[in-house]
Formats: sequence, structure tokens, C-alpha cells
Amino acid sequence: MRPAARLQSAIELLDAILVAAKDGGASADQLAKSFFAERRYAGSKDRRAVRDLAWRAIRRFGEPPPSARSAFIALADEDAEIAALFDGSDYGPAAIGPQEQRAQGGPLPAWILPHLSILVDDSERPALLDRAPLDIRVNALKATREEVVRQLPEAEILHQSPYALRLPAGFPVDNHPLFAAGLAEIQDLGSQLIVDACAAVAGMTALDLCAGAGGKTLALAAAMQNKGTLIACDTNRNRLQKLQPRQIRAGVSNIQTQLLDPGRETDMLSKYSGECDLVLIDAPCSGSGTWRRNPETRWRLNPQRLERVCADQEKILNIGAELVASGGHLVYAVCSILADEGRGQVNKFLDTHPDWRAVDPCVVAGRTEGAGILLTPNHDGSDGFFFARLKKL
Ligand SMILES: C[S@@+](CC[C@H](N)C(=O)[O-])C[C@H]1O[C@@H](n2cnc3c(N)ncnc32)[C@H](O)[C@@H]1O
Repeated sequence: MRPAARLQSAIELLDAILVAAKDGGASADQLAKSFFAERRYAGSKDRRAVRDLAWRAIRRFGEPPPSARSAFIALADEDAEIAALFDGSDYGPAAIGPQEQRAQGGPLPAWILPHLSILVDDSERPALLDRAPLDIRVNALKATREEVVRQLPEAEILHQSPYALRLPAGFPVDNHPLFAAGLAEIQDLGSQLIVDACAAVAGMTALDLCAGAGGKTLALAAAMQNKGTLIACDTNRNRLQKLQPRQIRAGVSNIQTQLLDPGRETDMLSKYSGECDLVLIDAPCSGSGTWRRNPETRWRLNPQRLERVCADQEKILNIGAELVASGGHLVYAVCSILADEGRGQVNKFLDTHPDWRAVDPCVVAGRTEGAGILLTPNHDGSDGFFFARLKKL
């Protein structure tokens, strides 16, 4: 494909991404996959170029542009190489007209700025949309970090967390024997630090209330050396089902899964009420801490959705708190850099629950934010997370 044709394809792909973001359709990654599946003539270099162009436009505009063409025309104003591709040639985009609309605004949605944590100042913002590295967690049930490093010499040891390694971006982990054999899992440093804050130990009763596909559950099982009771719950059947093959591969044997009906969580978990030494709540959230991985999710977020997500978090936090035994702990986490979902949520909980205290999560990363810790891509090299370790007195 000629460069102008690649730009025209990127415009078409971005239009599909815009429609899906508006209608709650497929993710940008999924759309890119089906887009290229329908265009077999595009070679691997073409695909990479088209995708890079589309993602450049997604990263550039925090709010959905009026159209893909308006986004690329605005980019053309900033970059002569892109401007030159609007040449009106066959398969390329039409030349830019004198009055054509330009997308406006910066890389972060304007409405979200007052919601950002106070620690996320101007200097922090570019890293929110940088390319994310590839972090892995060594599965302590099957290997030591040193053994894995011997097999992956390109891995960098991340000293903030005991099993964390960083691989060069794009490192081919799919089908790599280490991963197929369950010696390591892909997991961002921030997620590993949240599990460290849980301070899970062998023999305890722990419950992962929002387990999803079990990324953190598996890390908890390893910290518990496969001993004790570990309950993985979620309201999403598809996600929870993915845990089964993962735990077999990881050699984990102490996880029980429980699918929850939304609205009936407390009833369904009544047998664990006041019984758990540890409850982890990796709550559903805006995902603003993972914009660098999924930048188009900025276009799916709006003030009403943020409000709904915060209401869910408050509800789930109260459900989880009921399950903790006296003297036990709850770790609340969100992959978000918004104060409403992190500091604000925990402050509200502590104000209304006098029998709870925030305690030091004892991790060597992040910065104190209210009663918890904030991790950011710029400061910590991880995804953005807020987490707090709370103790029931
Ligand atoms: C941030 S994700 C969890 C990610 C997972 N812990 C991991 O490490 O991969 C949040 C999860 O909360 C689940 N969820 C939403 N509402 C819930 C509820 N009321 N009770 C339990 N889980 C819920 C969602 O289905 C989603 O899987």
C-alpha cells in the first residue's frame, strides 16, 4: 500500500473505532483485528503503519473527535508528513478543503481534569499515554526469579516487587515455553504491588471479590504457597471461567470459584461473613490508569459513567467489608488515577466505618494519596493504580 492509502485505511479504521466507542461496541484492538481480516491485501508492514496512525490519533485526542478525517486533518496541521498524504490520489484521502473541520482539544478529556488525583500534575500526563512495557510475574510455585532470568536474559529485574520482571516491549510471550508451562504470567508491576499489599500467607482464608480472569488470584495463591482457602468471585461468568485453565497451568490447587448474581452478592457469600483474614477488592473502575494500553477507553468514559462506577465501587466495598474477620484486612484497589475512585472512595468508607483503620501497605513504590498509595506510569513505571490496605479492628 502507498502511504496515502495507508492513511485512508487509518481514517476508515478510526471511524469504526469512533462508532464503537459511542455505541459501546467492540474494543479498538478487536476492531483492528477484524478490519485487517477483511483486507487480506494489506501486508504486515501496511497493517502496522495503519494501526500506528490510528492509535496516534486516538492518543492525541482525549475526547472523541467529530470524525476520523477531522482528527487526521488536525494532525496534518501539526505534522507536514501527514499533510502531504492528503493528496487526492487513488485510494488516498481527498485533499484538505479550505474550511474543513479540525478536531479540537488535548490528549486528556477536559471534563476529567478536575477529577485527576492531585499527584497527577502536568509533568505526569504525557506518560499516561506512552507505550506500556511488558511486565511479567514469576510463579513462585514453579520457579525462582533467578531461574526465569537465566532463561530470559533480556528480562530486567524490577526491585519494587519480589517476582516482577520487565521484558522489552513486543517480546513474543505467546507460545513461549516458560509461559506455556506456567512458570510466569503477564502481569503489570502495579498489579503485583497490589498483591504484595495483601501480605497473603499460607493457611489463611482469603477472598478475591472481583477476581475477573484471576490475574491477582493466581498471585495470591502463589503467596499462600497453595495452602489455605482462596475464593475467587466475580459476576462475569466468561471472565471467571478463564481462571480454570490458568490455575491448572500455574500448578495452583487452593482456589474455589464462585459466580455471583449482581444484587445477591451478600446472600451468596453469607457463609464467609466475618470469616475472611483477607478480602481483595480489585474493583470495576474507569480504567484511567490503563489508558496507555487502551487509549480509546477515554472516549467511552463520561461523567455519568464515572458516577455509576463510583456507586458500584461503594457498594462492593461495603459487601467486601462484611466478609472480613475482626483483625483481618481488606485491600481496595482500582486501576485509576481519578481521586473519586481512589482516595475519595476510601475516605468515605473510613468516615462511615469507625471500626476500620487504614494501615501501611508496606510496599516500596508509589506515593501516599490520602489513606492509600497512588502508582503512576511516570513515577512508578507501572499502570496507574490506587490501593489501600484497611484493617478491621
Ligand atoms: C478490575 S476487574 C478485576 C481484574 C482482576 N482482579 C485481575 O486481576 O485480572 C473488576 C471485576 O469486577 C467484576 N465485578 C463487577 N461488579 C461486581 C460485583 N458486584 N461483584 C463482584 N465482581 C464484580 C467485573 O466483572 C470485573 O471482572
